[in-house]
Amino acid sequence: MNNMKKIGVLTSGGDAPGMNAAIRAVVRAGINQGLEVLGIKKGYVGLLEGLYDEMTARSVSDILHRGGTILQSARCKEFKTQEGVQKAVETAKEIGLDGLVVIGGDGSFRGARDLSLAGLPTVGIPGTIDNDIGCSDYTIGFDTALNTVQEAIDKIRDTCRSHDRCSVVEVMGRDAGYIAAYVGLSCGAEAVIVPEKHFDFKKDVLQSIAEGVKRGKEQHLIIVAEGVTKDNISAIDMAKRIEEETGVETRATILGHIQRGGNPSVKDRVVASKMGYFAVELIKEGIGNRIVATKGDDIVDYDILEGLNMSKKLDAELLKISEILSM
Ligand SMILES: Nc1ncnc2c1ncn2[C@@H]1O[C@H](COP(=O)(O)OP(=O)(O)OP(=O)(O)O)[C@@H](O)[C@H]1O
Ligand SMILES: O=P(O)(O)OC[C@H]1O[C@](O)(CO)[C@@H](O)[C@@H]1O
Ligand SMILES: [Mg+2]
Repeated sequence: MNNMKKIGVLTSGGDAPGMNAAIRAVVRAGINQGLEVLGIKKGYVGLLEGLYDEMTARSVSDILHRGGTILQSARCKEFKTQEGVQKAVETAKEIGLDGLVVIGGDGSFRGARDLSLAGLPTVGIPGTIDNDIGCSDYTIGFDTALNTVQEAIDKIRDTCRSHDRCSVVEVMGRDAGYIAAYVGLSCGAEAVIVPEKHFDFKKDVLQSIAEGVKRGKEQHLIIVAEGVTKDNISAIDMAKRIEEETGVETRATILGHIQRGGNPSVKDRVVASKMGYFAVELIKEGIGNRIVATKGDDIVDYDILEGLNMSKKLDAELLKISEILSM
């Protein structure tokens, strides 16, 4: 018989808009099922150190629309060790947790799998602006980040146009080009450089700009995903090379953490609320070691290991259409 009485919820890894909506959903759906819910603070750090708040329906009032995470988040090295996981399971026992919901990215899910294997049933909810969870079409925070990036690039375009310049804009995505590919199309970029696709700087950027100039193009936008710049040429060096080799005055902008903040979009609030509710449906039955995910518009779930081994492809059409339309 399932004796689930008390569950915890935590946010881990980089924060993402919509995490608060997911926390609210877990807390209220849990209370609705007669469960006690603890809000574990600062991700796995809080689980190691026993930092938590007892949550009530009121402790998640007025957070649905706010960015960041009221529980705070962390990247916790100690938890990655076997001793760390053991210590976390012991703390969970001490504070009486029967199950846990972890809202975070792939790293956080590896931790969730370790906890499940060590005896604490744990369910993961994908929350990351990178949209880089292979088993889920969508991750909480992606849509809001896209809108933030788009708004910033629209502003960069205004000044670009006034000065007949080229802009190189670096967007987030540790190893993934989803943000770059989507805003590349929505902002009319001339070149979109992502880690998933080989690029030839000379042909795809320099030559494209030079040919554009010949066709009368006066402003240029190059979008590059962070995942490319860390192993290759930086956005700043790209800008220098473009200016030197094409003669077009060029500036680089690294958008940085502005992309992680802000009020979540409708999509992020709705997906987060559905996923939080769904996670409680699993954990209340004592079902752990699962990742909640989206498949099209449906909410589904996978075994964590199976989910982590799944992969999804960046839609190559996005890049192709961007290139054709940027003439
Ligand atoms: N292989 C692993 N095994 C156990 N725990 C892990 C592992 N990888 C990461 N973690 C734990 O999860 C935390 C968050 O992981 P990570 O920093 O990779 O972020 P994430 O969850 O992938 O989110 P994002 O990439 O969006 O920032 C780590 O600080 C660590 O405590
Ligand atoms: O805020 P931090 O720890 O520097 O992490 C930045 C990383 O986190 C992400 O924003 C994902 O959460 C990545 O896009 C980026 O590479
Ligand atoms: Mg990650």
